[in-house]
Amino acid sequence: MPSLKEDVSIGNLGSLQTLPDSFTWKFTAADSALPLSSSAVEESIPVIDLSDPDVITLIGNACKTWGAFQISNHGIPQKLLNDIESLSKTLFDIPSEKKLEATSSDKGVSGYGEPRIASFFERKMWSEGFTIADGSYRDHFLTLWPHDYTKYCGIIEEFKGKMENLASRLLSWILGSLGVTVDDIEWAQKLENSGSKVGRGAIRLNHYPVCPEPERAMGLAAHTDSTILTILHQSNTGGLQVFREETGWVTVEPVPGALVVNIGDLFHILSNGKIMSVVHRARVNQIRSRISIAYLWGGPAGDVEIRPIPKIVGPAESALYRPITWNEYLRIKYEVFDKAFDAIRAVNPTN
Ligand SMILES: C=C1C[C@]23C[C@@]1(O)CC[C@H]2[C@@]12CCC[C@@](C)(C(=O)O1)[C@H]2[C@@H]3C(=O)O
Ligand SMILES: O=C(O)CCC(=O)C(=O)O
Ligand SMILES: [Fe+2]
Repeated sequence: MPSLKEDVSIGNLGSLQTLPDSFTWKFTAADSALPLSSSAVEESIPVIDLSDPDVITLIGNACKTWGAFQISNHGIPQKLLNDIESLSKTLFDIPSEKKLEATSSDKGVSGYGEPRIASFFERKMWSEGFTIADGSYRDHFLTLWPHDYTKYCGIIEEFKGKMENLASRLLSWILGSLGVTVDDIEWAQKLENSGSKVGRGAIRLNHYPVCPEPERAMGLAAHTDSTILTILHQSNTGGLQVFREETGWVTVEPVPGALVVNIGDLFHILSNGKIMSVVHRARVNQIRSRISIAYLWGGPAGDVEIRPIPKIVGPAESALYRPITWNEYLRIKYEVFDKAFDAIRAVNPTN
């Protein structure tokens, strides 16, 4: 009998009653970790109130221990989070054939489709998404919503502006915890002086439909983000897990109104390895579909090079990585994936 698996489209996973072969993952005991919403919540990333006078210390500890934390009192209006979540729901509710008309022409550029990391895994992930990496998302929105196009583009632009601002504030605090300031990074000063208008960020709308066999499926496979940092809004359904050597996989339970912050690869480079980028993934469930919205902040636009901050490297250490632009880093990451740090290690380390 011919296998049905090739006919499965990511656009209508939620309607499937069985898990197709191509979507089944093998989990080892260590891999499957702590089940969702059980003991996994006993130890998890901290929730940090950004108005806390000790914010720098709290953020610094969270970065060193987990590479991730949740934030409250972040200043992003709840209405904007609700609006972008309902925009995402509306988008993923569109019939599959129509969504496919908005497919990204090239991996990593704006449009509908699988996550960019998909090509590094043999098995398919139980999710669909829409990436907003440049202005071409507007053409796709026009295809999807000829009438509500302006309204939806407005939500995206407002979200982008506010998130970029928050990302900049977080950068200052994390740098503060490492004993440096934005004045120690030339491009970061420019970002601050310009009210953060020269930065570069992508948005990924993720949808994880209900799954007939969640224990054998993977929503989004383990990865680190290539970014400086990522700010994530998750709907009230959990699924995000972060990995910590000492603990294994740990679930990040949604806290109403809070956002999740993940340290990305470029921060690892900036900190000369003092802070790790956090390995994370998304699991799925049988009862409720889940939406998450990631703001992936790549720092400076253009050909600005990211390098280990000299003041962090100090006289006694060597810079572990060579200078690199975000575009170049993305190119390397999507050639060698989890070997990207090895590929950019400084040949003759200097300080
Ligand atoms: C700017 C980017 C970061 C990203 C790759 C991309 O070119 C656009 C999509 C981003 C995203 C979102 C989901 C998870 C992720 C690992 C992926 O597959 O696509 C990230 C990428 C990344 O951080 O490398
Ligand atoms: O859906 C999630 O919780 C994780 C999403 C994510 O890791 C990403 O978009 O980079
Ligand atoms: Fe991620």
